[in-house]
Amino acid sequence: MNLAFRLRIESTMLVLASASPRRKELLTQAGLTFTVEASEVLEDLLPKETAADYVSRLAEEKARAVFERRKSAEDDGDPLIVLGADTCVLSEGEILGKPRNREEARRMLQGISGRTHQVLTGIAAVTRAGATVATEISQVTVDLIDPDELETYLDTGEPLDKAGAYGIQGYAARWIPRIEGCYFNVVGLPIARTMDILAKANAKLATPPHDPAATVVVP
Ligand SMILES: Cc1cn([C@H]2C[C@H](O)[C@@H](COP(=O)(O)OP(=O)(O)OP(=O)(O)O)O2)c(=O)[nH]c1=O
Repeated sequence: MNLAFRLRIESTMLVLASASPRRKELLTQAGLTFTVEASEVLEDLLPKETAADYVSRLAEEKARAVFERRKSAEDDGDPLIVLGADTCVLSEGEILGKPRNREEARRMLQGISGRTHQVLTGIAAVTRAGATVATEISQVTVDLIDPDELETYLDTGEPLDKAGAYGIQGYAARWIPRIEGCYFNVVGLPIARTMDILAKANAKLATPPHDPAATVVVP
């Protein structure tokens, strides 16, 4: 990230539209200063929606919800960028979000045990110039999970607030010998890709398109 970009981002008001402690921690560790404002969006899957479209749509909805609430603040001259993200697991063709209860968490973990699945995180940066979105995909290989260890893991409560009912950054790391792609993407925020999206969103602020509602998908 070049100095000019960093200075421009720091002169921009950055808001993280998330209640995820992991996302806040990752963005802080990346050296960005920002405020946090969670937003609730319906996480229902649309008919025939792919996992990639699902997470990028939800990321944009989260960011847009906070942007609409905050955009009056932009009148203070600080250009506002709101960052949203959404993570899901795609295992054997099934999209897994956060489990609703222990039973669903157990079923999810049994489903990923001994298999390789994908973790997808959609990221969206919304400004007055529109939305810049992207989806990052990582491949995660899981060893066979011993049933007793699975119950011990469920007892920790860790599975309940995580897509696919596991956190690679915690107890479940013992079952994950290999991932291909970005580790931070699995945790919930692909930092390098996020910096790229923020740079593109910030650049668009200088030359906004004609349609502020426009969404630009970054390949
Ligand atoms: C796969 C995986 C997911 N997760 C977490 C990241 C996300 O917080 C969560 C996926 O749920 P999300 O709905 O993406 O995010 P969230 O509800 O936690 O927060 P918000 O919507 O307010 O941004 O799963 C891990 O922490 N570790 C992992 O290994």
